[in-house]
Amino acid sequence: MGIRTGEQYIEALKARKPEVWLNGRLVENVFDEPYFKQPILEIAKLFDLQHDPAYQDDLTHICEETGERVANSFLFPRSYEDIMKRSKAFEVVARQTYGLMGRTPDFLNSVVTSLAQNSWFLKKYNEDWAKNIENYYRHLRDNDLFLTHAIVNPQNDRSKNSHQQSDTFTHLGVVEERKDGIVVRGAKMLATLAAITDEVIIYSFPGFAPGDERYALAFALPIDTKGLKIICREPAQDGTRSTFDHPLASRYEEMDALLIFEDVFVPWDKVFLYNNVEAANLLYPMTGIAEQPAHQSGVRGYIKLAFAVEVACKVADSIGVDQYLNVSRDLGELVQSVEVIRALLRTAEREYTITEHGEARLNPDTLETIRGMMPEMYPRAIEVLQTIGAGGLLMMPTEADFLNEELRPSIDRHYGGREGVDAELRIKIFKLAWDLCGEAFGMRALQYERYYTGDPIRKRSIFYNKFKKNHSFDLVESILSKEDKGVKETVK
Ligand SMILES: Cc1cc2nc3c(=O)[nH]c(=O)nc-3n(C[C@H](O)[C@H](O)[C@H](O)COP(=O)(O)OP(=O)(O)OC[C@H]3O[C@@H](n4cnc5c(N)ncnc54)[C@H](O)[C@@H]3O)c2cc1C
Ligand SMILES: O=C(O)Cc1ccc(O)c(O)c1
Repeated sequence: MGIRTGEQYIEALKARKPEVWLNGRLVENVFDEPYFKQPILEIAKLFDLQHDPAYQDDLTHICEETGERVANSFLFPRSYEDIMKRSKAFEVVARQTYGLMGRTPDFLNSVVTSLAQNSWFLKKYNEDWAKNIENYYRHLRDNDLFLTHAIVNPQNDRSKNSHQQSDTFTHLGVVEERKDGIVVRGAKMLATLAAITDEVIIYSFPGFAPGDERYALAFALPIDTKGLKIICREPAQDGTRSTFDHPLASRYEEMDALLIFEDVFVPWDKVFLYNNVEAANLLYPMTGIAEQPAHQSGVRGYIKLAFAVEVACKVADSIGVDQYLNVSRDLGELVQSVEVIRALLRTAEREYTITEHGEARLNPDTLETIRGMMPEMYPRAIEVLQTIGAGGLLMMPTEADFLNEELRPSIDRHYGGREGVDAELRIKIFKLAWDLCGEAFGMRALQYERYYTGDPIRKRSIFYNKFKKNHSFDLVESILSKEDKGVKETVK
């Protein structure tokens, strides 16, 4: 089939009945649910974009294997040209949602593509796992499906491993092995957009210890599989808030959810890894499963940061405060942070290497630097936005006030900005800013930047330890090895 349209995506959603819990009730039909409607339409637009002549070449290519048109996120990167085709596609998608939707279909397309391209790794342990991921990749690519993923064990007791938790199935593990597959039980977090996807893939960050065998697994299933409970967090919008009042929250809310598997059957052909602590711990370092999706995340994060910085500049300009040194200094810092991320991205792409299996892989250290810097740069942009908008962020009228004829002359008189910025423009800019830096929507978007790729604290520490192990410290060694001349002799 190849690329789907938005309508085909929506028809598939309507045909399914996943067990989605929201605000204490079971959702009857996700498409008709006001909380999900607009986000579904935003995702549908992304599918439609693949058919738009203005974007088709940037987003898709003809698949060598099937002759059908498929998304560029399914392209096996084998050269710099492939890397840049993927990069362009990630950027087109990110711009549609201003980088605010992190888990658009291209993210998990990249995860499955990296696993399939590196199926040699799974093959070392089990030929079937390799065959299964290759077939799953084709299934995803050729039907243009939309996935969610849950790869972290819920916190429960972080001081203990999975097999030491109070209940054997607090964390997701295998409860029964059958001739035709496995039965899984337990919970996994944090599946962004789960309610409105087609399928779910489960795998894990490394960290398994001996005894954790039943938890060391990877598999995929349709999202409406019997026994899979999706419990959504409290929504940041209810589907009734206007785009005037909440230009971002009303459109780009990405619902997160805990997944609970209550004795869910997984057929063997959907199992990619099972009962193997070593393979589960090596999945990240040995396959491109960190780097390929991190390319998508890097491009998307760059657009999101650039957007937040533009909003900060507009807020400052609209009330004439960017003439003050403190404000222009802070804005200069933000603009430079966007430049840093852009430069890192271009460097990571340019400094690719070809693995012995033919994958063109971005410079992992540069990618990891983006992942290390964004949890500081993005919150800093939000902090500057809060500081520059100050009290003005909290005095904006609602759309209803704005449309009230009796009130309107007072609004027009008192809500304007510097010369040339009328009340409507000023209010719109400040509402945009508040969605990003004050609303629950914006705080979730900030928390996403901190945690979407794992715990930034431990990731930095791992980065340093790897640096220490592989770095020769030539500069310091060189000065230390110079001959000492004694305190009284002049250094030449
Ligand atoms: C908005 C959002 C969306 C997300 N979407 C997804 C998704 O779609 N799919 C998905 O799978 N995941 C998703 N994630 C989850 C993400 O992968 C995790 O939040 C991330 O891996 C961090 O894990 P944690 O939240 O369990 O924090 P924890 O690991 O529990 O950390 C909590 C705190 O304790 C400290 N800590 C914990 N353990 C240790 C330790 N061993 N040593 C030192 N310090 C420790 C940490 O530094 C941190 O300060 C999302 C997260 C967010 C915030
Ligand atoms: O590490 C990254 O930057 C990208 C990333 C995030 C979450 C994942 O599940 C994953 O496989 C890769």
